[in-house]
Amino acid sequence: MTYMSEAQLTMTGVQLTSSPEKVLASIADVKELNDSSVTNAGVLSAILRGFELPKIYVQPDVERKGKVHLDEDIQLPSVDLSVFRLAEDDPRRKESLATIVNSCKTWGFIQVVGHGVDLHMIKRCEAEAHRLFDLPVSVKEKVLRVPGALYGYGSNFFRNLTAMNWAESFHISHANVREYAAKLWPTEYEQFSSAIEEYITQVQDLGDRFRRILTEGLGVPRDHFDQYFGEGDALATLRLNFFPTCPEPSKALGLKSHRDPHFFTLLHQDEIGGLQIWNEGRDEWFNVKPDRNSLIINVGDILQAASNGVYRSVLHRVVVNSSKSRLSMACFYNTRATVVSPPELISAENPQRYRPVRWEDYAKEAYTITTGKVSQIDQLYGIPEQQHKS
Ligand SMILES: O=C(O)CCC(=O)C(=O)O
Ligand SMILES: [Fe+2]
Repeated sequence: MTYMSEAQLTMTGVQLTSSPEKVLASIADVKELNDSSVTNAGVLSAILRGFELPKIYVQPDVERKGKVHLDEDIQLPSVDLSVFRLAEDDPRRKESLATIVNSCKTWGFIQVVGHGVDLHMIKRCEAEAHRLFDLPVSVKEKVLRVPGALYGYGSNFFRNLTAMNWAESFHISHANVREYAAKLWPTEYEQFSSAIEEYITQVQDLGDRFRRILTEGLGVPRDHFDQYFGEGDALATLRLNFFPTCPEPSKALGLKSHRDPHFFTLLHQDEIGGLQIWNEGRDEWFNVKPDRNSLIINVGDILQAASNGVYRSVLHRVVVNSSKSRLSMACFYNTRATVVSPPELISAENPQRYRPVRWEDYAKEAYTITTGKVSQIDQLYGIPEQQHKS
C-alpha cells in the first residue's frame, strides 16, 4: 500500500486548510488528477484509502482521551413501544414508561422496538443514502453545504472544528429533498426523494408519539407539549451520516463528541457500530451495540430545558474503524416555538433551571461550544444557582 506524505498530498492538490469545504473540493481535484476509477466509492474512502491520515483529520488529545468501557458493549435499555397501546394502568405499560424515564435521566438515550417505522422502508432509505454517498465528488459538490446553510452535503456542522470529522453527511428536510435531489440526479430524483420523504414522515410520526410518552413520564398531561408542535408540525431535519473506513482510526473520529441541540433525535444505525455515549458518573465512554430493528432516541438540549433538567442531553461521539464503513440516519425532531418547562415541574425546592429557549436563537450559538464538561444549554440558558435562592 502506498502512503502519501502530507507534503505529497499538498502537491497533488489537497490543501490542508481549516475549511472543510475547501478540503472536499481539493480532494476532488486529487481524484481527478490521480484516479478516475474511484468515482463510485464514497469520497473519503475512495480518495484516502491507502493514504496516511491527513493532518486535518487528526483529533486533538482532548477529543481522543477518555476511557472506553471495554468489558462488553452495553445494551441500552430497550423498550417495545407497542405496549403504549395498552390501557393506562396496564403494568407492562407502566414498567416500560419507568424504563424510558430512567434511561433518559441517566443515559440520555433509549432504544425502541415496536416503533411502527417500517423496516423495509428503512432499508430502502439506507440504499438510497448509499447511492448518494457513492456519487462522484463532482456531483455531490453541486449540493455542498456552505457555511451558515442548514442543508446539503459536507461534514462541517460544528463551527468550532479543530479537526474534521471522518464522515460525509447530508442534511435534508421533507420540504426540500426534491430540490436537492434534482441537482444530484436531474432526471431520476424520484426514487431518492420519495424514500427520504417517507422516512421523515414515519420517523416524525414516531417522534410525535414518543414526545407524548416522554411528557407523560414527567408526570404532566401527555398533551402538554402539543402546543409547541401543532399537528404533525414538528421541525424535522434528517442527517445521513456515512463513515468511510479510516486508515488510522485511533487518531480520527467519525463525529467528535457533542450533545444534540434539538428537542430529541431519532437515530437509525446499520450493523457496524461506532456510537459511544459518555457516562458522567463512571467517567467512561460506552459502546452502543447496533441493532438494525430498533431506533435510538436521545434527549437534546431543548428537551433538557423543557423538562427543567429532568431528562439529560448527553455527550456522544462516533468512532471509526479501518475495515468497515458505516451508515447512520439521524432525524432531529424539534419545534420553532419558545419552550419553557411545565409549571408542575417547578417549585421552591426545584426552581426553574432554564430561561425560555427558542430554537432559532439557540441554533445561532448551539454548535459553538467545545466539547466536554460544559453543556451548551447550561451555559447559554441555565439560570445560575444563586438566582434560584433569591
Ligand atoms: O452515527 C451515530 O451513531 C450518531 C450520529 C449523531 O450523533 C448525530 O448525527 O448527531
Ligand atoms: Fe448526535
